[in-house]
Amino acid sequence: MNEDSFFEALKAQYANQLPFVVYSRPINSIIKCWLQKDDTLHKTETFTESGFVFAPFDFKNQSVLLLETDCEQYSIEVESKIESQISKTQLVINENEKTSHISLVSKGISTIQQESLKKVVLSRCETQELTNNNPISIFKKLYHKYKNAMVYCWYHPKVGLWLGATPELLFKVEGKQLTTISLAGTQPYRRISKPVWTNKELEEQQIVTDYITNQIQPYTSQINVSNVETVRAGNLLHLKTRITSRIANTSSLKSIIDALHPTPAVCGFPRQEAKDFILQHENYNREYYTGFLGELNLKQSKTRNTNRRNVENNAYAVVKTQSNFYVNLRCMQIKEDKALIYVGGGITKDSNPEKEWEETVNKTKTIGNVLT
Ligand SMILES: C=C(O[C@@H]1C=C(C(=O)O)C=C[C@H]1O)C(=O)O
Repeated sequence: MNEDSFFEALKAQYANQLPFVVYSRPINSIIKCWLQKDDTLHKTETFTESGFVFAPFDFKNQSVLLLETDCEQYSIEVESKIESQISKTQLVINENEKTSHISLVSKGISTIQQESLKKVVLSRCETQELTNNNPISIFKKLYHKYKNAMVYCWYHPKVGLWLGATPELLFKVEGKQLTTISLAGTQPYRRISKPVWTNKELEEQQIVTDYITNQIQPYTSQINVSNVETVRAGNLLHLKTRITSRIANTSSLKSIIDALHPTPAVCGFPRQEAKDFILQHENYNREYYTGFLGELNLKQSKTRNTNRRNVENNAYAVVKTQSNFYVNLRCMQIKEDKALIYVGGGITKDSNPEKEWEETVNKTKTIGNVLT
């Protein structure tokens, strides 16, 4: 299938109001799509099926599944995934939204100072009028802009239309190998200067790393934690650590999901207290923002010997089950002619409400940049 017919098929799918997902994983020139044949809404609770999953922040809402057996899948290789220049969009600041976010963050800080809550991730949802509400063309713009992200557009007529460019892996499983990352701390990307991180940001990211390591301990062995590095996500920089381990034979995928979702990077710590605070005070429904999405239990066959002439060895292909889940960040939902953009940031005892507001404004630009 060539690029034109790939996007034509997607366009027809959307026009026929049938479910689909189109996505490209980070640093990957392959764009894949799954087109469901009818508009049945499949859900999963066990995560034992094979398909593409779209899961909410709060499991009280449904995790939607595009079943592998119900979908046609296509992929194209796009020659170059060159990160195009980040344009400087001037966002119009809504003063009411600013006041209410600052007040929410201040409430978070005072709760952290008084109680056992150590970190809470507080967010808001910003509405922007759209001049172009064609999801396929917005997807293409996101794809060309964000090389290091999982860029996607997901649609189900009974759920909604979501797009995003997320820098954050929740985890991936390949056979028994588990890889996850701890991503936190944010500052604007500046081309000329070397980033300097404050103790507040380093501590905030360390909370996430320690928490993840602790959570996976009962289900895995041989846990390995990398050094902290700075990574770029569009116009922003974050601190990142990579954590790998081996999943025990007795552990299910669902037990790993329950251990890791939602991480302190998008919820807070301790988890239940942070989640209760969010559900009580954020004043809107996150739905699928800070949920996760990705390939679930797909069989991948890998040959042990890549030398094509060695036909005998190629017969020993290893089939591994793979899942790749990304946290649904830097995302938006499209409703008619409006984009609902979701943005948040981690609050600790040393947070400054005004700065936290600015951080959400910077994060809005990831999506906002492709809408103008
Ligand atoms: C919550 C968001 O991002 C998360 C929060 C971060 C932070 O607090 O610095 C950084 C990366 C993400 O883990 C978001 O983008 O909406």
